[in-house]
Amino acid sequence: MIATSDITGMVLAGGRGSRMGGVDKGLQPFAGQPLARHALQRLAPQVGPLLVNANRHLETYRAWGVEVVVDTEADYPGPLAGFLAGLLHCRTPWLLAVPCDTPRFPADLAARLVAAAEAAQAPLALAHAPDTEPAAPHADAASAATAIHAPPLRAQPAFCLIHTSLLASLQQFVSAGGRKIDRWTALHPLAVACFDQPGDDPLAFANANSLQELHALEGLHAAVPKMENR
Ligand SMILES: Nc1nc2c(ncn2[C@@H]2O[C@H](COP(=O)(O)OP(=O)(O)OP(=O)(O)O)[C@@H](O)[C@H]2O)c(=O)[nH]1
Ligand SMILES: [Mg+2]
Repeated sequence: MIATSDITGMVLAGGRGSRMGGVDKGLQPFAGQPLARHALQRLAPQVGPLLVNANRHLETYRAWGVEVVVDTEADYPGPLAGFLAGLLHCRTPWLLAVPCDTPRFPADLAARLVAAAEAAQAPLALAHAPDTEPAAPHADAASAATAIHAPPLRAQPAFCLIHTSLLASLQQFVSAGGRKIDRWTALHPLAVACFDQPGDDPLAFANANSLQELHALEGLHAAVPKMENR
């Protein structure tokens, strides 16, 4: 039985943010606060200790009172480097990574990934969800949100529950030049939790890669603020 206190929650904010013009995405404002802080607050009730994975503006992140972990590999090798930084600093049996750019991720994300990992007796669990992109700014944001059709489920690999026993495997994979999350997760038993149940927020996995997407998502969020999952 995996307890909340067995899980360290980590917000991934270590990317290049190139589609956002190279800004530090975790510090971009969303609904009145920085994206990464928004994600931390969403994660906090679901886990025990918290971490932020960042590679820039470390003092700004530390000022939030959270431990900040930095990639060991230079030149932005991708989110797996963030997983590795988290596992190196994780003092609980499990690490739950979430990206900073998906501010409406489910309030029961950890519970459902844990249930999947326990059921499959797996050291890894990934979220699968409809791949919703925030629509372009819309005059009637509420109807834009509800007009989203059910797209096919897709792995959301940056949302990953990882047992810390996989540290050596990840270290080896990354130092051999591995960069793709799915290539690494394929090396281990992998559980999947699907977030397409009735009542699930269709915008839960909408992520903002450009400033236009961020503003569109912010508009939808203001119009449809309820983020219930069941
Ligand atoms: N630690 C770490 N995290 C990364 C790296 N690249 C991406 N991420 C994180 O992975 C998650 C998904 O990243 P993307 O949206 O694909 O990439 P991004 O760097 O934020 O933005 P782009 O440069 O526009 O692709 C985000 O939370 C990023 O912060 C990296 O090199 N190191
Ligand atoms: Mg993204």
